[in-house]
Amino acid sequence: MAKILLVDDEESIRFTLSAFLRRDGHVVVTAASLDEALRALEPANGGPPDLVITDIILRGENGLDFTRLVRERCPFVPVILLTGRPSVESAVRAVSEGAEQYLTKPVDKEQMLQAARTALRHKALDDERRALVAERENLRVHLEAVFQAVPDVLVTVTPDLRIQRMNLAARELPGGARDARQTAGRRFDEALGLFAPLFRPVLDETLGTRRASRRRRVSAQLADGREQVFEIEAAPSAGGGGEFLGALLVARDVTRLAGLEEALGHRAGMNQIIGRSAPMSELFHLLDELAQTDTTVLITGESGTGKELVAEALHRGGPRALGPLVKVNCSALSEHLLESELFGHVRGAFTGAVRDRVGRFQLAHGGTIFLDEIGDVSSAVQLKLLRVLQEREFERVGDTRTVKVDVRVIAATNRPLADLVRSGRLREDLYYRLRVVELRLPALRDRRSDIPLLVDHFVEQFNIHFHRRVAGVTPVALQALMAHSWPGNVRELRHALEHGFILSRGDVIDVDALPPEVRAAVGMSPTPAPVQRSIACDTDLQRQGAGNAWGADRAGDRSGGRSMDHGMARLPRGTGHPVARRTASLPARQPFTTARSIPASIPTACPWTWPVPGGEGIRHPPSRRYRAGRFRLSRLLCLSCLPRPSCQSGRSGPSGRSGRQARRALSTAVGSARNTPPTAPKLAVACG
Ligand SMILES: Nc1ncnc2c1ncn2[C@@H]1O[C@H](COP(=O)(O)OP(=O)(O)OP(=O)(O)O)[C@@H](O)[C@H]1O
Repeated sequence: MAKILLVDDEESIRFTLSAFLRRDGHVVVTAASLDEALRALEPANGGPPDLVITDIILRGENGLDFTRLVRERCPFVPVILLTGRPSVESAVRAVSEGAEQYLTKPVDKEQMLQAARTALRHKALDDERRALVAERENLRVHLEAVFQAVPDVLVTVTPDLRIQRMNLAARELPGGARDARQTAGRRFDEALGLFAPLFRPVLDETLGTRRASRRRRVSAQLADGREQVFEIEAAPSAGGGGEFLGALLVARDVTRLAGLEEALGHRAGMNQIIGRSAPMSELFHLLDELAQTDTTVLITGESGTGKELVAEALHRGGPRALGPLVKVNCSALSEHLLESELFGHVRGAFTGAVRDRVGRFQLAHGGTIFLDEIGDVSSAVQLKLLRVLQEREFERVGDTRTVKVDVRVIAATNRPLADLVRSGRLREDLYYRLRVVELRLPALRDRRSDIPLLVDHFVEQFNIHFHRRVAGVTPVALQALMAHSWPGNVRELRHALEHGFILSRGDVIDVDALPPEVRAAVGMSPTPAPVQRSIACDTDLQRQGAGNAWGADRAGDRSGGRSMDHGMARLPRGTGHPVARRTASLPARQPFTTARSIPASIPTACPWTWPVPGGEGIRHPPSRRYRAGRFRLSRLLCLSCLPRPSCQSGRSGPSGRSGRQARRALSTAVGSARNTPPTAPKLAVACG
């Protein structure tokens, strides 16, 4: 339904035509003169109609003049002109005034309706087009505002690197073009000034590949000496039909973030390396310098001195920190596997190469590769390594195409590489390429003053790991730790403290919880006498259970210790069993068995200690913690001290029915873990 203004000085025509139009569903407003017609256009009278139909000759007035007025006041309203006296002049004027149609009277119904419908359809299409244009313009204005307001540098360029648009942030870059009117059409290099060469690589990548570029971090030194760091990337820009129009560059200022990251990364890397002794201070100083460079570094030192830790610090403390750090243990793989691991291979390169594989060097692109045990590589791999170190390029196994990489190489060894060179097992040229800078890590025995610091560090780590609150080690334990020669260096010290955590239940680790070889350093026997309470318990047990398997075992135990192995399981050493791994540093004949779960009915705390052939006095942990399921494994539990009616020490576990139930339940758990009868085991390691 449309609103139509019909202007004619003849009433009969107004009546007839408005009847046709109303019957066609329209609202018709009529006017007999130009004055009336102009009033009808006013907003107070409902505003402009959708269509005006007017006679040309209106008693001294002219419908053509009215047409002009309509076009001026409401330019989107179509006008149909009617005339009883058609002439070429009036028709020409009708067209020039912008009339939609020119009809000669008499006008029949169909002719009138057809003309009105056509004019209204054109108007509807025109309205729609204008709405779309307005919407697009709104969007453009909105986007322009966003484009200008974004704090990131935004620049769009044509495929031949001419500026299309630059936002405010881009125009504010030092040395760049500031005036928006001067930037369009200018060459990118001129418009971006100092920053052009910095930003170009991502644009070149996108313009070359027509794909989004990789995100990169670049930095520029400003005239005032400050460094400005950007994260840059580019994406292709396309027209409405998908045609390639050029690229959009986005450069985000991350100077502050980079500063924070650097400080954090540096701290994270360095903070993990503990030491205050002179050789360590010197090392930290060198690390500071080397982290900022791309120099190949060879880290040497005995096993366990922290070579891997130092490699991590070099990576984290430098500009490659955001890139990958890829570690390869070169001694862990055979020659062929190592070659394919390092450089990758293509499908069919050798039997079993069923698909292409990317090597570690490629994975480390943009970051660092750490080649541990570098002294153990074959001559074929040495040759390839030499080329990567010299040219930063290689071919995958079975491929002829050259792969280029941007990788920092850090290598480590605990073998004397110079000897390997002399004996011909290591290429001399490779040796010198690897040893651009050598970092020699001191053995722990050469920096004993760091031991207390390291002890505190590991105690802190294990407190978190084991959910404990151990305050430290006793003076005697520290004395032993300081006196030991540490052939396994810091790794061995770490293991010794883990051993101490496992074997002690109190708030401090005493010397008797340390491994035998450490205890021996202070003249303590590696297999000390059982502690007093254990003997009491032992006697008690013997008295109680002469006739059962427990009593029999204990009797044998007192006579020499070895017989205590009877009825006890051994840890599956060297296997992948978690208990074996975690207690690997315990004496070889330490009797343990494993229980997958500890029944809820075992006593909440057991004060007993128990002698074992290794000489450890093993104290029970509060079993509440088992129930909470927080212990992962390696809690030692003495089955002998499970609930029983009484004990000579006067500290007995729960007795009666609940005690018997608890004992049976735990024995069953242990027994089923060992696949032996439930009465057999004496000690259990609980794996939660
Ligand atoms: N200075 C140190 N501060 C703290 N922890 C250290 C330090 N040095 C070594 N460690 C710890 O000792 C253990 C062994 O370190 P790492 O693996 O880095 O030694 P490595 O010299 O690479 O040994 P290997 O030659 O056997 O590969 C790790 O748990 C490491 O965290």
